[in-house]
Amino acid sequence: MRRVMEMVVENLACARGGVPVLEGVSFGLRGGQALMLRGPNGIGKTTLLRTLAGLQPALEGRISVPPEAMAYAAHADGLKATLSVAENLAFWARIFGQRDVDTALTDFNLGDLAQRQAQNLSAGQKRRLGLARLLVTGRPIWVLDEPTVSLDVASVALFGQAVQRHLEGGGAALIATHIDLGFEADELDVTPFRAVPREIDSFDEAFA
Ligand SMILES: Nc1ncnc2c1ncn2[C@@H]1O[C@H](COP(=O)(O)OP(=O)(O)OP(=O)(O)O)[C@@H](O)[C@H]1O
Repeated sequence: MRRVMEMVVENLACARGGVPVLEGVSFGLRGGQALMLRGPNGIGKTTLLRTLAGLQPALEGRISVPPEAMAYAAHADGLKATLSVAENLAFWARIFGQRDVDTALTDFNLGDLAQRQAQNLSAGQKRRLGLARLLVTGRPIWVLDEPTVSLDVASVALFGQAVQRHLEGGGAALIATHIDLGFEADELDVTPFRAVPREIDSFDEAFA
C-alpha cells in the first residue's frame, strides 16, 4: 500500500442539489490516523465525503491529495449481482492492480460465502463484501460513509479490526458514523461548518 503522508483539506465548501451545505471545512489527516465525522442528520457528512472522493466538485477550497489516493465505500451498490463473492473481489482487485483477495475474504469472514452469488447474500453479508473491497484497492485513504449499517455486532468488530490493521500499515480513514467503532479515533464535528444560507440572486425576478 502506498503510504499517506498527510491529507490537508483547506476551506472546502460543498453543495448538494446546488445548495451549499458546508463551507470553510479545514482539517488534516495523517497516515495511521482515523477521523470520525460527526454531526446531526442532514448536516452534510455524505456530501463532504463524496466531494473528497471526487464524486462531485467542490464549490471552493483545496484538497491536497487526489481522489485516486482514496477508496470510497458508501453502500454495497456496485457489487456484480451474478458474480460470486470471490469473483467480485477478484474483479475489483484487477481494476486496482492488486492480486490478493484471500486477505479480504478472511478479514471479513467471507470464506464460507466465497462461491455464493452476490445477489444471494443477506444485507449484512453484502455490506461485508462492500467493505472487503477496500482491502483489494491498495489505496491509502479509506473514505467511509456509515460503514456499519446492516452489520451485526460481530461484523462491526471485524470491520473495526480491519480499519485498525489499515492504520497500523500506515493508512488513514475518514469515517462518517453515528456509532462507536470500538477503537481510539479523533473526531471532527462538522456542525460549525454549516453553510450560511445565501440570498437567492433571482429573488426579485422570481417574485416580481
Ligand atoms: N439529491 C439531493 N438534492 C438536494 N438536496 C439533497 C440531496 N441529497 C441530500 N440533500 C440534502 O443535503 C443535505 C446534506 O445531506 P447529507 O446526506 O450530506 O447529510 P448527512 O450529514 O450525511 O446526513 P445523515 O447523517 O442523515 O446521513 C441535507 O439537508 C439533505 O436533505
